Amino acid sequence: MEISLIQLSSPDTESQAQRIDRAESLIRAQDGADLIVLPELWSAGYFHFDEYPDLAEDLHGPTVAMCSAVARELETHVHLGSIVERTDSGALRNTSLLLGPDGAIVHRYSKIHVFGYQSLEAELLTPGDSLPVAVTPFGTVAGITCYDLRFPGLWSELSTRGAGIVVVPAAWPAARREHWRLLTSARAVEHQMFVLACNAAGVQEGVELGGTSRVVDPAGRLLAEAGPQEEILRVTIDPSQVDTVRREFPVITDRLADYASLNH
Ligand SMILES: O=C(O)CCC(=O)C(=O)O
Repeated sequence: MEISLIQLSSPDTESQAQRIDRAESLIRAQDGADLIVLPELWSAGYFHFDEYPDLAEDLHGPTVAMCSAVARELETHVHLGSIVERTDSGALRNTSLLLGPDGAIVHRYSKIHVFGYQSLEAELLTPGDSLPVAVTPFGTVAGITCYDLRFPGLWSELSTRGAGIVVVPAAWPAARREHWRLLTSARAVEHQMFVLACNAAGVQEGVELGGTSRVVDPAGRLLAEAGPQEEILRVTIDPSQVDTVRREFPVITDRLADYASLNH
């Protein structure tokens, strides 16, 4: 299968409407890809905290509507990264969505580990409380978001729930780029999964984003890595490799269900 990661920037001078138009052209240009992935909160801009209340949208808002229409037009899957979602109760969440070729939502996940280090996300957004996986034509897929990369227990649970491809939209700063490289590779090796990690690029509110989007296979091989600027990675992957690698080297089946119950 062909995948495209669109490592987008969200400059302070660009409006949300302008950015949605620009992203639409970039997504359309990926015609022929089976899965197109965008970064975390690209449409609002992750570091534009003051604008979250104004730019929040429901599941019919402008970002979702555009991505859903293009998924339908290209008859492909689009993982739209994430949006600032305004839920029915009025709470704001960092919600990622995978849209299918009919434009409908096939996976919805709200970021569980909202980020509070040099970030107002943890103050402004309500954490999610569910961890779904979705069955797709290319296997069982999950999406988790940015800071979630740091929590191996979350990933163990995803592999227990059958995920073989994990999409990671992010707005990961350049200051911790080496953690990003290390963790995206480590999670792929530990859980024998494809990790499709699509980061933001550029500068927002003075913070330099890391770019360096990465595709790592279930054997831990780096299939592609972007540079620091806006860039599109187009990569071919073979989803059947998940089962092959897990059969050949059965680390997941050797994992104990509960380490906390071991004697001290
Ligand atoms: O964990 C990190 O270093 C970055 C996390 C982050 O930027 C985020 O979750 O948005």
